[in-house]
Amino acid sequence: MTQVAIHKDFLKAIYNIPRSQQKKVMEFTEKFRRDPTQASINYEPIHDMKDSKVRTVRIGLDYRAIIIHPQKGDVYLLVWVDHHDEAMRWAKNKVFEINENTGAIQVLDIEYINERKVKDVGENQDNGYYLFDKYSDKQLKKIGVPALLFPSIRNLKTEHEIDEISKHLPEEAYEGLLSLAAGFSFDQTMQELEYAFDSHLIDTDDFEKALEHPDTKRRFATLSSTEELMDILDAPLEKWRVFLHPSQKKLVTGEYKGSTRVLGGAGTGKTVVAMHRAKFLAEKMCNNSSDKILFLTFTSNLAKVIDNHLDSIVKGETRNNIEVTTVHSWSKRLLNRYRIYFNTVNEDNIEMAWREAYTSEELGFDLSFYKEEWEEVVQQHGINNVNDYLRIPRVGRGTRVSRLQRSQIWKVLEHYRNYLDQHQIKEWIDVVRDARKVIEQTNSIFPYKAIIVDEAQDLHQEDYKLMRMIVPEGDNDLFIVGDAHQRIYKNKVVLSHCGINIRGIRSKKLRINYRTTEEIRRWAVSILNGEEFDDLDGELDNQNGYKSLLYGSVPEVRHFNSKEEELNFINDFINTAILEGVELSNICIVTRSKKLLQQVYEPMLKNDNIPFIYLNPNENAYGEGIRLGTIHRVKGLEFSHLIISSVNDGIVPPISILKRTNDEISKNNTLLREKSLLYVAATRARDYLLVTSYNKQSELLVNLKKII
Ligand SMILES: Nc1ncnc2c1ncn2[C@@H]1O[C@H](COP(=O)(O)OP(=O)(O)OP(=O)(O)O)[C@@H](O)[C@H]1O
Repeated sequence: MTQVAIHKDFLKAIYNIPRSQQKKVMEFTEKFRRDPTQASINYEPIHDMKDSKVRTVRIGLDYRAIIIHPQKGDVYLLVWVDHHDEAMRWAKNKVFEINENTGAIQVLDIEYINERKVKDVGENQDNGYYLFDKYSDKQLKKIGVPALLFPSIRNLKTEHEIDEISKHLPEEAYEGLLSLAAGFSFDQTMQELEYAFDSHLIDTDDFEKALEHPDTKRRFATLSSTEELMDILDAPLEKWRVFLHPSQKKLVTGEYKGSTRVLGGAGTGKTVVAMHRAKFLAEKMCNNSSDKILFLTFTSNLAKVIDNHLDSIVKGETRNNIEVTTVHSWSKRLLNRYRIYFNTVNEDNIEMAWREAYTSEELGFDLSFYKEEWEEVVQQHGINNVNDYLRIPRVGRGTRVSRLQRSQIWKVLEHYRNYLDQHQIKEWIDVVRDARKVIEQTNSIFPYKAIIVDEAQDLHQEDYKLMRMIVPEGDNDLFIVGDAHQRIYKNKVVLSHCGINIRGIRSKKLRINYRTTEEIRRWAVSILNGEEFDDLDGELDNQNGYKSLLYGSVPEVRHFNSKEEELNFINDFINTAILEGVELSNICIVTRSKKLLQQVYEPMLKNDNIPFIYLNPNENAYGEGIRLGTIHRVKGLEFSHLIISSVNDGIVPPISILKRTNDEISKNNTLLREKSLLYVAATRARDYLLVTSYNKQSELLVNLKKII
């Protein structure tokens, strides 16, 4: 059967040609996809090509598509399109080969390889230490380095030099080399690369088979339907929709006995994997329209974003099999279905409740003490009577209290609870708890075949206990992705305490950052230096081995003497970006509080006639305008240009929050959360990150300067 595939660079090439010409290229692509052997497609072999498999096809008068058609099998690969001369130049020195050690199709630039060979003669005089001296040719070949590239590789001395030649390396070879350079052993590196191929069985002429290889699939998409092609062509830059990394693909299509947890730093494609997994499970497990895969996340704006993205990767009936929501909305809906109606807490009603309750205070503790006691002891353990409160170990609390004091503290807490009950107000944690009670009482059975959880670090253990009830233990039951480094709410979970057993399964981690440049990633990670983070199951996680594949400018951290100077600088930054053609929706100003946006940055934009749009919790932001959002709001999103502004002392962390507590443990936890907030904010930037402050700089930035 004829096999047609397109290379991901072909999408880049389409995007680079003028819009007026794109239609013709797309029409050609569809014709080619339907039947590359049809008589109206005229393949012209060209002379002077390094690879005899290269053919070209005219598109209109000016454009040429580059196609690879190997002798054996019935395979056609569409790899590039450009103006006639440029297309020829591009193709002239490329070879398209099946790697004899891995079996993947690789694209090599012979011009570069020859250039290196000439240079190497001189460079090799130096007998200094080379990065890969201790690895044999055989080992390098096994990680996918083509033998032709050895002269380049053998001369590398630093990680930075690997980065410099990265665009000439097949992705798997690049990642393998980085892994070895980072100190991972050869075996660990092979494991990371997920290789399980027997080189004896590799036929370097069998392109049909090679198209099935996971590393081939990083760069070639096999096209089986017009819809599939149109989807790809519709959004050529959204490569994640088609070209998954083998480690991502393996997680998406894995068969797991029980629950799975996937960790990974910011931008490593956790949400992408979770969405593809939802699609995979819906296709596999849902037999009719009522069967569902439940996709849960923490905030409603993220649920909206995911809902939208899913529309672009899952079509037809299968899309209806995936329900995306938050644990809170799901629980509220369930209770409402049982005619249990209530208000949920908001800033106003909760303050009122606490003020009322605090009137019974007798011990001289401030209100923040009670609020924390409530959250971290009472709600954390689901305590609803004084006896349990007297007995519970107050782990994580820094202020010691006697038994007698406890019974007096309880009066305030009970008062608070009574106020909520009388006014039919529920905290979200109680909404979730009540949902569990209803399920227990009614023995409800749900249509959910599996649950996918994104932003898992921010969900409460009550949320997980609820999930355990919705989907009983079984194969592929829960697929949980998260990263404790990005925990910005107070919740902390140990999955095994919630009946979710992921132990014994090899840790699953995503390490390649697709979003930010390496420079931004490093800066962001340095914010968290010296802190410890958990793996959502009671053990420690780390950021070892993470890497961005993109490079760019170093984040700009600017401190100003006054607010006016800061505003002027930001204004210039935005106007320069606009002049460079950056879309307004790709620029975002982030602050610690919404008030700051409204009072400082909104007037600045109005003054300069720059349109802006606030990122809201309950809707996706559409339309022309710079985005304005708090750090909490930009979680899960990304922008090419990001400005984190007013990173001042007293604002990050907010003085009101620091003052709120006298408890040392609480203070440290608050500081940690603030660091994570800054980390989350910084990792939303794809290309440019500007961090500004005025008057006095936040201690988080001051400390950072010492670290880098
Ligand atoms: N295989 C891939 N190829 C190309 N781009 C990818 C791939 N996987 C993910 N991306 C892109 O990387 C970016 C980050 O992906 P995603 O949001 O899934 O990461 P994440 O780990 O959930 O991030 P965070 O935890 O920071 O919110 C997105 O722009 C996504 O489209």
